Parts: sequence; structure tokens; C-alpha cells
Amino acid sequence: MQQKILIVGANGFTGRRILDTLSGKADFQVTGCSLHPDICPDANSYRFVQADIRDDAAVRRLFEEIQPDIVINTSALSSPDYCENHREETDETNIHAAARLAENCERLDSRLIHLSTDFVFGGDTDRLYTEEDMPAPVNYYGRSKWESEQQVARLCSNYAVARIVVVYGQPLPGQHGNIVRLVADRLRSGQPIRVVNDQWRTPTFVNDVAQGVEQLISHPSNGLFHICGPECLTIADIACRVADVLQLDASLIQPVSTAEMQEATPRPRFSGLSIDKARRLLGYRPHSLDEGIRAMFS
Ligand SMILES: NC(=O)C1=CN([C@@H]2O[C@H](COP(=O)(O)OP(=O)(O)OC[C@H]3O[C@@H](n4cnc5c(N)ncnc54)[C@H](OP(=O)(O)O)[C@@H]3O)[C@@H](O)[C@H]2O)C=CC1
Ligand SMILES: Cc1cn([C@H]2C[C@H](O)[C@@H](COP(=O)(O)OP(=O)(O)O[C@H]3O[C@@H](C)C(=O)[C@@H](O)[C@H]3O)O2)c(=O)[nH]c1=O
Repeated sequence: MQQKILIVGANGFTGRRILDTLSGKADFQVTGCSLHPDICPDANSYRFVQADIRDDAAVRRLFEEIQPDIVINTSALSSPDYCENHREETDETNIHAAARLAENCERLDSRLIHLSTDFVFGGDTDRLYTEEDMPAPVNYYGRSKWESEQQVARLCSNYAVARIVVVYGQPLPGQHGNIVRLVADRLRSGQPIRVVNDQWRTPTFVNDVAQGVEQLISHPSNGLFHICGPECLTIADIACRVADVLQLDASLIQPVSTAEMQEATPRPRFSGLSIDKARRLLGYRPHSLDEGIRAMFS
């Protein structure tokens, strides 16, 4: 029998890729839900429901109607700068709405897969974080996501939290961009780009998030999973890889320190995540960064 899957945040960059991946499979009957109308209204391999997950009654109705076996929550306010300056709104979406989804999952016996971030960590380290490490977020976005993780763990008896990192891939029109796409666009048009050389990350190809989430659908146990790329490098190194793989002019890349960049919102210095657990328990096998960049632009 087909499993009924509800993807919340289905217009988003990651949510849409998960929707496209799962709705192409015979095992699943997929419904996408998002705040605004479907960004691909002509698609017919899934059902789409427009709903605001901050609205209690709307969420109850959604669950009654779909009766999902699996709920994948990709919705969030995902811009750290915006969250820093809109804290109540951030709490509403990233914490309270996530908790509401968790309560409804518990009520209807659904498994919840909730997306979170490397930004739950403080960054004061030089080794990859594991699922056992203690979060210590340095910005409001990270705090809200850590709180959401704790709410999900408290309210759900069947759940997984997937922490993902600097997701890259081709965005659809209207979706936000990402650093790989930005670097490629700048270098292709002969423009310089300043990139930080002292923030370390494990960048994630968006298709690998879909892979990890699909593995988590059938994996029986609860808890945290780090789902990201296999290499840890600085944003400046990521930019150089883009230039290298796409054979673009690397001299346009201007490495700068975080202090020189003067970002409005603090970010962790080092937030690379270990994927040993996901490799071992799920059989997760992400693309290398070079493979991901090649696949993205092929
Ligand atoms: N992108 C990244 O690099 C990373 C992302 N993450 C996490 O992964 C998840 C997905 O991120 P990303 O793909 O970037 O997200 P996006 O910002 O691209 O998409 C989030 C989606 O959530 C939907 N949404 C927001 N508020 C509501 C609401 N009240 N009701 C219903 N839907 C709502 C929006 O819908 P609509 O468009 O219809 O308004 C939007 O499409 C998030 O949890 C984020 O915190 C973690 C690490 C890195
Ligand atoms: C736009 C830009 C970013 N950067 C750096 C800053 C940052 O370290 C990195 C990525 O920048 P962004 O603004 O895309 O994203 P940023 O807000 O830093 O990234 C985060 O997004 C949220 C949703 C997360 O959960 C995190 O995992 C992470 O991916 O690139 C530059 O060096 N130069 C630039 O021109």
C-alpha cells in the first residue's frame, strides 16, 4: 500500500526537491503544503494544499484531510538576518508552528521528519560535530531551530531531526539562491565576489537532502541525524571549487575574513557536521562537492 506523505514548505528550495523526488515514486502518495500557491501549478504528480501552519485550525484540518503516515517539515524562516530582526515572527514559524505539527503527528500516529541546521552549534571547535555534541547557537535563527528540535523530541514518539548545512543546487524562479549559484553567476558575468575564508562548513547538494529524508522515512529509530556533504571547507574554498569545476576565472574570488565582511548577524566559525551516523545506520552516500557542482550545472 502507498504511504501518504505530507511535505510542509513545499514551495521552498529544499522542500520542492523532496516533493519532486518522492512524488515520482510509486510507493508514495504525496501532498505538498505551503503558505503561498503552488509554484508549479501545472504539475500533476502530487496534490497541493495552501495553508498557514501558524493557524491551529488550518493545521488540524490539513491533518484530518490527508491522514499522513509521514510528515516532512521543511518550512521555516530560513534567513538568519531576517530572524535576528523579527524574533516574534521567527518564534511563530520556527518554534510554535513546528510544535503544532509535532502535536498533530502524535495525535494521528504519523512519523515526523523535521529539518534543522548546523547553526544550532557554536562553532568554537576544529572537529566535525556529531549528534552527541551540545548545541550553543550564536544567532537567533540557530536558537529558534534548536528550540524546534527540542519541541519535536518532547512531543513526538516517532520522529527524526535531519540537520542540513549550506544547501546548494539550482533554485526555481522565486526561490532563494545559494552560495554555489551566486559564485557561478558572478564569475560567469566577470564580476568579483568577496567570500569568507574563516567559516568552515560541510555543504550539502540538495538532492542528497532528498536522499537522506527518503532513508529516514523507512528508518525505524528516533533522533538526530546529520545529513550533509562529505567535505568540510571554508566558503572561500567552496568558491574556488566552483571556479575549478566550471573552469571560470578564480582571480575574481576575493577571500576576506568574517571581521572584514562585517556580516550583520553572527555565524559560527566552524560548523562542519559528521555524517558517520547517517552513513552507518541509513546507508547515506552523498555526492562529493565536485560531483554536486557538476550535477547542478549539467
Ligand atoms: N537552505 C539552507 O542552506 C539550509 C536550510 N536549513 C533548514 O532546512 C529547511 C528548508 O530550508 P530552505 O529550503 O532553505 O527553506 P526556504 O526558505 O526555501 O523555504 C521555506 C518554505 O517554508 C514555507 N513557509 C514559511 N512559513 C510558512 C507558514 N507559516 N506556513 C506554511 N509554509 C510556510 C515557505 O512557503 P511559501 O514559499 O509558500 O511562502 C517556504 O517556501 C528549513 O528548516 C531551514 O531552517 C538548514 C540548513 C541550511
Ligand atoms: C552572500 C555571500 C555569502 N557568503 C558566505 C556567508 C555564509 O558563511 C555562507 C552562506 O551564506 P548564505 O547567506 O547563503 O547563508 P547563511 O545564512 O550563512 O547560511 C545558512 O543558511 C541557513 C538557512 C542555515 O541553516 C545554515 O546552514 C547556512 O546554510 O557564504 C560570502 O562569503 N559571500 C557572499 O557574498
